[in-house]
Amino acid sequence: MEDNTAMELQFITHYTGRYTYFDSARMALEGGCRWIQLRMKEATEEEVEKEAIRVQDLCRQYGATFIIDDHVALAKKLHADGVHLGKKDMPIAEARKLLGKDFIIGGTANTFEDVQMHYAAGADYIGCGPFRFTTTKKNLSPVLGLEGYRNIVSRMKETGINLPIVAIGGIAFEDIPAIMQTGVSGIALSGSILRADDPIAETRRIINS
Ligand SMILES: Cc1ncc(COP(=O)(O)OP(=O)(O)O)c(N)n1
Ligand SMILES: Cc1ncsc1CCOP(=O)(O)O
Ligand SMILES: [Mg+2]
Repeated sequence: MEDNTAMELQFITHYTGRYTYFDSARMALEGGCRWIQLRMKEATEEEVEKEAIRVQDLCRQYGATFIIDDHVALAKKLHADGVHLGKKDMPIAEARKLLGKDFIIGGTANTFEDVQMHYAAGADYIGCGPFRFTTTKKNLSPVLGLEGYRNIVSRMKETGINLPIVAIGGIAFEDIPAIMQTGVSGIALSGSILRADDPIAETRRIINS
């Protein structure tokens, strides 16, 4: 991955009664976010594919990176920029074999050992969390807080693991400076943007902070 600025804010879609997945991605893009992850947990494969085609086209118009959560075969079929995989998803090494080196593969970590494992398997970045409790994801891993990120970042330095770490989970605008101070590379947000009165303005506020 060459452009680390694109990584600083990732917007993750989430079902709300208020906006479609497409509209939520559009608002984040309009607010200046250049990294969208399409995450549709309760949807069928067909629904994900239909929405992915539209969101991918929109991301292309904005020059944004387009990542699909969980669905490796779909990412390959649509030539998405990449895929994000957690512990219950396809193993990263297997996804790398299927996708080759040109796709971005992100992996979820809650501990330094998770980071080590994803690094060895060939991940391009780590989604590390949760920072605090969130209702956006079920079966959350233990909350990391600032100390958790400091610890993981320092152990990565000690062991020479150089991978972008993206903090995720329950993060609000006010948390961002302190989280970035821990040495992580970026932030992934869903709820704080989707719950804002004006998601475009909220994205812009975050991008300009
Ligand atoms: C950037 C980022 N980090 C973590 C996750 C969580 O992925 P996963 O553990 O597979 O859980 P689901 O998102 O599939 O519920 C993510 N999606 N993005
Ligand atoms: C996908 C995911 N993985 C860990 S927390 C989370 C959801 C983050 O969403 P929010 O910003 O709404 O807490
Ligand atoms: Mg997953």
